[in-house]
Amino acid sequence: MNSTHQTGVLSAPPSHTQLIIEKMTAVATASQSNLALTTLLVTLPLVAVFFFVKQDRDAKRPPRLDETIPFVSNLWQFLTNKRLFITRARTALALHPIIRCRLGPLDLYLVRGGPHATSSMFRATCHSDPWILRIMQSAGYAPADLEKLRRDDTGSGTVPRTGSVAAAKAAKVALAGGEVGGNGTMGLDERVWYALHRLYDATMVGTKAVDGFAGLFQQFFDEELIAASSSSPSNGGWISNVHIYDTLKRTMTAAATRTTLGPLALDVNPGFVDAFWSYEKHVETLAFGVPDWLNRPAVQARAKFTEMCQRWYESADAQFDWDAAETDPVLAEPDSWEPVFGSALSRGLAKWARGFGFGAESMGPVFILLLFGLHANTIPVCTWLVMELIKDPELLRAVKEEIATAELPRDDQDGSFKGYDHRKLAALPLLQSIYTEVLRLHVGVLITRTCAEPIKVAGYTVPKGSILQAPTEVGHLDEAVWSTAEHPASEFWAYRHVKEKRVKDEVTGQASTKLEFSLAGRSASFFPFGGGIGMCPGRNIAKPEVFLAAAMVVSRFEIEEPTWLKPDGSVSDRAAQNDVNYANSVAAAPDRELKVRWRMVR
Ligand code: HEM
Repeated sequence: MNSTHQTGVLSAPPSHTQLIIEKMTAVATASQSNLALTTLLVTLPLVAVFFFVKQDRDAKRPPRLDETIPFVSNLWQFLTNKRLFITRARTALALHPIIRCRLGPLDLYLVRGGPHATSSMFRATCHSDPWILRIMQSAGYAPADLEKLRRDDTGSGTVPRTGSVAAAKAAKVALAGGEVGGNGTMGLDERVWYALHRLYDATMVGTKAVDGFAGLFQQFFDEELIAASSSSPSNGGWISNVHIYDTLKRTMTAAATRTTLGPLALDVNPGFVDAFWSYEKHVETLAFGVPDWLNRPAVQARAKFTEMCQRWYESADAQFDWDAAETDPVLAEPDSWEPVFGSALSRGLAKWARGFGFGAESMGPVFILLLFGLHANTIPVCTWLVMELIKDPELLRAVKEEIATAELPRDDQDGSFKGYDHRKLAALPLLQSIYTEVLRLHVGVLITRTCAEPIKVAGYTVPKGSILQAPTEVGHLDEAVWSTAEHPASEFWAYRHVKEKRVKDEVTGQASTKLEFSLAGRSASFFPFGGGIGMCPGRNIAKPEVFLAAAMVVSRFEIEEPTWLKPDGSVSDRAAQNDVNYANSVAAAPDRELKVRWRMVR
């Protein structure tokens, strides 16, 4: 099947039915022998069309994305040429804020970003539990444990979702004149989604947790960088053939893993970093439910990495004092860290799984998913940021100047480098603007929600149980929102999200200009981390990780001779673009490697 045949965008139902009527009329008139049959053949579809169109108009349903072969074409294109599918969806959504789309057995609503998505999809009644469950299943959670998650329909919020089992129980109790607590009658010990969400909130989103993560990551990343750049002094400290993406994959994966799981995971598993990236390539096909026998390399990569996480979990479990853990204040001390399980997040996740009675075979899958969330987006995003800086010496100079203002005081004795204040780094306007540009251009994902109640989107009523998807690309590449006279939305423009502000020195009274970061009026079209209660819980640790790693690379190294390489290692005459294999897989990997020579200067 040629997927490029699908040039049509929106199908107007009457033209489809007209086509059917024309075909049937032609067949009937050809025989001419039976007027009654002809009448029947013509009128029956007309009656059907009348009801179909009427029903459509009554329900005020959005138009449908065209499909050459119903149930097949869209799905085929999605699987074989996702780039083209998303482009068609974007074109259609430029015309209409919401469209219906059949993707194989799924009947979806695609929603344009901007206020339409944020005001409807990101409300508490829309959730992503079925999609998270699917990912958990594809990671290898045991069926009995998946069932525990499936049974709990109360959601992640403090108050159980309307219409859920707990809400129904609470209504029954209230009817019988009983007392109903704030959480309904379903005990907190049964609310597995809520417990996970609380853990994420405390150990990833909160300020204390972010500070703890940033401090340790910086320390471990520094050690990794030093190890990666040790060189013989005879060549003046220069190291040739440094591959930026590959180096960041190795150093950041090791540092963020040590920060989160502690050192044991890497100590007991030689080849851990390579095994992670082999698995990462396949997560999407695994989640899509491609049968194992058709997806052997993916299944093998998952098995290898799961085995490593399982091995680490078993040794951590054997060394850890679980009795003491009974009083372990994971939520109250989200920045606590110890060398066996590592962070409060990792300990808390182990406690969550044990507390809900998860089997031993689910422990590897629990942690492979945590590591996927931790590394799969942050590292490509940091790579794009560093690549943009190396590509443009003028921009690099401006960013280095900015970064210098966030450097911690040097060592009193020997003047050695002590790192960065991650909060100051995170507030730098130009660096924030570049980060936003990188997320806007390189993060593509279909944010998916199931609505537990009927909701209104752009004037249409979307029935209960419907699936809604908002492709980030539609909002992120919207010319009307992002373009300037010189810089279309499709282009990287480092200064797109800063404006110059005139300021006056309070002491001298001297006027000058300074940059200020702003997304004002455009934030609804920018949602690389999703939104609402299902929003990425790692967003607050992703930022210091990316900023610290990028700052340390560009300010501590002198970097020369950038050369782009194709995947086969030969020289490329163009810079990296998004790897099409990662279309819609959150952060895209670069399809070209950047080779440089560098030496550590401080
Ligand atoms: C630049 C980096 C990152 C990007 C662009 C990103 C993006 C996303 C997106 C788009 C979602 C789905 C949100 C939704 O449906 O509304 C998500 C979910 C998630 N992310 Fe991130 N993420 C990043 C970093 C991280 C980090 C560092 C972690 C840390 C472990 C993490 C952990 C998670 C988890 C656990 C979920 C699922 C949440 C749930 O159960 O509902 N992410 N992320």
